[in-house]
Amino acid sequence: MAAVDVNAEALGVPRKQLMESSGNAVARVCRDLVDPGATVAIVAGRGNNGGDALVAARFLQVYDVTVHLLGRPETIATDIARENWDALVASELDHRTVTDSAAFDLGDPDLVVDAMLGTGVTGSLREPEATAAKAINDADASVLAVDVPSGIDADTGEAAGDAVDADHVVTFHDDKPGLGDLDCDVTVADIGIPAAAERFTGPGDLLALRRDAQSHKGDHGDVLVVGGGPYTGAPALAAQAALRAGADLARVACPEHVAREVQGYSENLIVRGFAGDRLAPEHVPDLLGFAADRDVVVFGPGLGDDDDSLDAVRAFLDSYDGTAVVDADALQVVPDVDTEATLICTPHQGELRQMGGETDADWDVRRDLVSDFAADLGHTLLVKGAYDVIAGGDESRVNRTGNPGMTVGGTGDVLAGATGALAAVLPPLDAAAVAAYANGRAGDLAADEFDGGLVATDLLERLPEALRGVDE
Ligand SMILES: NC(=O)C1=CN([C@@H]2O[C@H](COP(=O)(O)OP(=O)(O)OC[C@H]3O[C@@H](n4cnc5c(N)ncnc54)[C@H](O)[C@@H]3O)[C@@H](O)[C@H]2O)[C@H](O)CC1
Ligand SMILES: [K+]
Repeated sequence: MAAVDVNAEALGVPRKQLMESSGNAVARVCRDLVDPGATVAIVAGRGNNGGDALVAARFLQVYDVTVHLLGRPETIATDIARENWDALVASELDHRTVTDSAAFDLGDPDLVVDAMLGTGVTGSLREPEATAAKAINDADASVLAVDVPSGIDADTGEAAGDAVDADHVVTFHDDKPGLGDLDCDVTVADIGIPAAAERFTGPGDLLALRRDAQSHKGDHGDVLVVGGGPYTGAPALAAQAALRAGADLARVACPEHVAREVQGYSENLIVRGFAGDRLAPEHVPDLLGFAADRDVVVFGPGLGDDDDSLDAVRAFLDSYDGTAVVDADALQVVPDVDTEATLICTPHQGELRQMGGETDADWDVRRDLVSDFAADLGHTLLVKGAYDVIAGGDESRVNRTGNPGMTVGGTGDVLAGATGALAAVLPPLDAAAVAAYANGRAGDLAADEFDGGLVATDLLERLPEALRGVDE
């Protein structure tokens, strides 16, 4: 929900506007429950759940409404809730503040609107919420809860202690999984969040990446890139992208002549050369051993399509059961390989067709086609294009970042490496979606400076900024 909120804001629908819709939705349900002239007590907490009800008060002026704010107005937690409180005070709607639980007086209302706590609840109710919840439950009134009954965890439907016992709940945007287990009517209200906030990747998707301050080296991924042969720059680009996307360690396994070059690109890379001028089946046992201690393997950058190399990829995937990103020429082995591995495949549309998948100029049609093909393969697909389509499991996303300057060589290697790093810390579909978003955003930042003259290494430098999240 937090990610969707941030994406909606980026689309130009700020949270205050959603709060206005939420408050309006609360008022609509009230009108179904009690007739004009009835007495309504609104019990508002200091977060946005309370803010929704402060808005509702403005839509409920046909009733005898009293708003009880739990706490001093200075302690209201968000700007948008405070602005709605200030509007209510300025408009001289009946309001009081509860600073001493013992003095809380709910009165004798026909309807109570419980807006103490919503999705922001942690632990059991503290004061004055605990006393207010008791008063609400003891009152001879119907109780309408805003979003979730206060004290209930929206994900589990369970409470850490006492909670409000609601008769009705009006919840926003989507049903909350725990509500079905409660004995009350649930109304799901559309609050005008654009479908695009969920369909398209956006800055909200980056919230998944917040790091734990207690983390250690290795917690954010040890990524192995297997590639190189006919092309020497590609594996170095992918490995550096993995580091820029947050991996703690990036290793490259490649033919000896490539190894010397890769080391020259960056002293941050750990390079392992193998005999010969390309990957071949005899390298596979050693490679499997090396891959076993890594979090993710990225297969393909610069590998070429020599039969020996493709046989080696096939043999590797036959025995590997970890997570792998498969890119470039290595993609063609995926449809006929029987593997226990979790694969994220990153074809462009030509490579998708070679794999046996279908595509379409309309991205929405393409989304269905790619979803079906991902289901057939049993893997996650990130199909690159002006709109990237990401599909796997029963989910799909579309990414709109990026620009025509990114058709330059090497940007796909950067994307594959970044996907590898993110797959070490996120589920496959999320890793692919965030990587596509950040890679395109890095390209957009580079295009601001270099227009059509941007090169793949420009993306590397801008990946950290492209992955930096916004405040919730
Ligand atoms: N897109 C949407 O769904 C929208 C939802 N909206 C509403 O916003 C709330 C969530 O708001 P948030 O500010 O994040 O949290 P809460 O209001 O639920 O609570 C935060 C507040 O409560 C304090 N607190 C936490 N736990 C306890 C406790 N056990 N006892 C006492 N106090 C507690 C905490 O310190 C904070 O001060 C969502 O449910 C919707 O109703 C918006 O309208 C925007 C759109
Ligand atoms: K509530």
